[in-house]
Amino acid sequence: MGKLTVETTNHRYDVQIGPTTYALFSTVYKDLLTSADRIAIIADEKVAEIHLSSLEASLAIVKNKLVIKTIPAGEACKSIDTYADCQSFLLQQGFTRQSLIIAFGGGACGDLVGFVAATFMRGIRYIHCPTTILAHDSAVGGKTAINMPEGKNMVGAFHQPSAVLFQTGLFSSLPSREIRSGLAELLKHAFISNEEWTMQLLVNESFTNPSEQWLSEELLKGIQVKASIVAEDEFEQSTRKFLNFGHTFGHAVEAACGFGKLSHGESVMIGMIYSLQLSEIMGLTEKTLTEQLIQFANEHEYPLHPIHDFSFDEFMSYMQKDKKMSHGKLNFVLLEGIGQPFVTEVTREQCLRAFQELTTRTEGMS
Ligand SMILES: NC(=O)c1ccc[n+]([C@@H]2O[C@H](COP(=O)([O-])OP(=O)(O)OC[C@H]3O[C@@H](n4cnc5c(N)ncnc54)[C@H](O)[C@@H]3O)[C@@H](O)[C@H]2O)c1
Ligand SMILES: O=C(O)C(=O)C[C@@H](O)[C@H](O)[C@H](O)COP(=O)(O)O
Ligand SMILES: [Zn+2]
Repeated sequence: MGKLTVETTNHRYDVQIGPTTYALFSTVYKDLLTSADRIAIIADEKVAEIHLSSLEASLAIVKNKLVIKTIPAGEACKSIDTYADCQSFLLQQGFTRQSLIIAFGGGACGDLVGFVAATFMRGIRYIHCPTTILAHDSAVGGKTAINMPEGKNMVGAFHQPSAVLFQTGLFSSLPSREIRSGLAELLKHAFISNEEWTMQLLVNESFTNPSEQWLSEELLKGIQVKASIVAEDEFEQSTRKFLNFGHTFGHAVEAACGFGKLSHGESVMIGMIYSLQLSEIMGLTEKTLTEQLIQFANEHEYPLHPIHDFSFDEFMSYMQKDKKMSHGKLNFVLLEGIGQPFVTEVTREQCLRAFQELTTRTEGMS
């Protein structure tokens, strides 16, 4: 069992990861649960179908004040409709400022539930019980959001959870596509922090078929990177922007394809390749590094066709709505080398050149 503490100016909570973490509800987290007047599990409907009974069983001590609400599976839940539906549910169930919510699902469910908790009666406590690999990123750090037709995560808030509990056995039902998607964010944490670790991941066979043990160890490393950045810059005024490596183009790809069509991690993989291409154009990183990530993505069946499915102008129209835009200028997280991220303005011409080079280099890749 692994544990890591996240500490910001006003918040401190633990991220627990292991095969039996839900047992901690009746010990370590007993006071948190019993101090709440009502508790809601808001669960991704697909996850609820497979795993709700194990979570409910571990909450037996608060059975009399527990209610369950299921929401659409995956990215579809990050909508204003599901947000409003959850708020109405909590109000109708008599929830108060002393109530507690448990988010049960992947990053999409976590982002939606976090935003519900951040805004219900101006903010109540919530716990993440994440069920995907990718959630080692999403469940830590307190970014919450829903999507708008205009773009990804456009409405949200910073609201830290009270606890994060990964029960690793739940990963066993994840489709391989979701495992791959989650590992893209792990690779992002490596790229922005540590060259040796990045190179290990790029050659590691575990990437294709990871064991529960390997995942726990690697996710803890990713969480460590995320937790230390969040501790330093909770509200993304400086270094937290590095966590957006691969996300400017990635979010544009995700939005252009239609939310939920391409997964977040798959989009971030394309976005990281694009950022390396930009770094290469600026003479910061070697051509071989971009090439290595393209080959890696292709071999591990990350889809690259979206690069060819839309025009540069279509991607550009989404990137121009990115939250990192500053005074009309596009900002990207690029690398001066692995482990050396920085934020910089990038011109339309540089973006276009990177796009053109990338379309050539990924020609024929699916
Ligand atoms: N807040 C943040 O800091 C942050 C960080 C990274 C990503 N995100 C957000 O996270 C979201 C992506 O999260 P995700 O990759 O976890 O995807 P997801 O939540 O959309 O889940 C992916 C799919 O897997 C299913 N699923 C989840 N757990 C399962 C399990 N154990 N077994 C079987 N099926 C399961 C879901 O029903 C869904 O169909 C995006 O919306 C992204 O923007 C947020
Ligand atoms: O925690 C952060 O900060 C991140 O940027 C993590 C990202 O992986 C995540 O996808 C995040 O939701 C993107 O944030 P956004 O502010 O660009 O919407
Ligand atoms: Zn992300």
